[in-house]
Amino acid sequence: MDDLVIRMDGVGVRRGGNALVSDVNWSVELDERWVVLGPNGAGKTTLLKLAGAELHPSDGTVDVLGERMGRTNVFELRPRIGLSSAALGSRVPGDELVRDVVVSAGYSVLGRWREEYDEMDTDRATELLDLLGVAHLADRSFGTLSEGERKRTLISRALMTDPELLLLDEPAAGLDLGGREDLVARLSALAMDPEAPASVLVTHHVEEIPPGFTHALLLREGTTVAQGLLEDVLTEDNLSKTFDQDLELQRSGDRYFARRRA
Ligand SMILES: Nc1ncnc2c1ncn2[C@@H]1O[C@H](COP(=O)(O)OP(=O)(O)OP(=O)(O)O)[C@@H](O)[C@H]1O
Repeated sequence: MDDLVIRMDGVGVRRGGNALVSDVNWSVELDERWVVLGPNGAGKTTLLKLAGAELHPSDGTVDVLGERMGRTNVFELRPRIGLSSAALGSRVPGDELVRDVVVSAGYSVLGRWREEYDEMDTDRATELLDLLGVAHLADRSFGTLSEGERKRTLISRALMTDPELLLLDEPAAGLDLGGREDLVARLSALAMDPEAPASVLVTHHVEEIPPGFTHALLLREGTTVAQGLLEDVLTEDNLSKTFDQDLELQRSGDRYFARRRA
């Protein structure tokens, strides 16, 4: 059981009589890279919040990095998890320097840009910004960045603490075609690095699945349509059920493309 990074058994989240997710049974192992795919409102972010120890289930059990939600101190657990999301981005003060957005992750703070940081941490932050292709922006303030540059900065931040679990919520949303392709390539390199943490990437689009991702969970209206190895799960039938449309799925090399059947 030691290799399980996430384990959810019979998990449900209810709010005001509505089920945001229900009866989710899901495990993520150390060397796996998962894509969570589904339409708007399917419950993807809810699932990611459960995995990120930001939300407790209403039903069932959630174990993250061997710790049972509800029985563990989430403040000790969260630094072991790297999270990048639009919600986190919106909490970064506009005048915080890009390098500090990254380096401050090691101190579990946001927006304390005058803090003195260790030189080793600053070097590490620069290295991660370089990995994501935005090292040249290290001295810019976060508020002046484009959407794509912000996304890359937040992913660098998510990696700063050498997390055991990396959670990426729609990392390519809002990027132009070139930006998306570049990010997919960088996330693919990360996915193929055996040293990289177990990862979960949430997206609406099969085009955004980075090569090297191994598994998929398809979610519709809070329930799992299919889950398992990417090539088994990503079929026209499953995708059509997930998005409630008759979809055509194409695979070109290690990338996927989908559109509505004419
Ligand atoms: N606090 C809440 N109270 C009631 N309903 C909620 C609450 N939070 C989320 N929801 C609803 O739960 C459903 C799932 O939300 P969630 O954000 O997990 O979906 P998602 O798959 O990430 O969607 P998107 O792709 O649009 O970001 C949505 O219908 C949303 O409106």
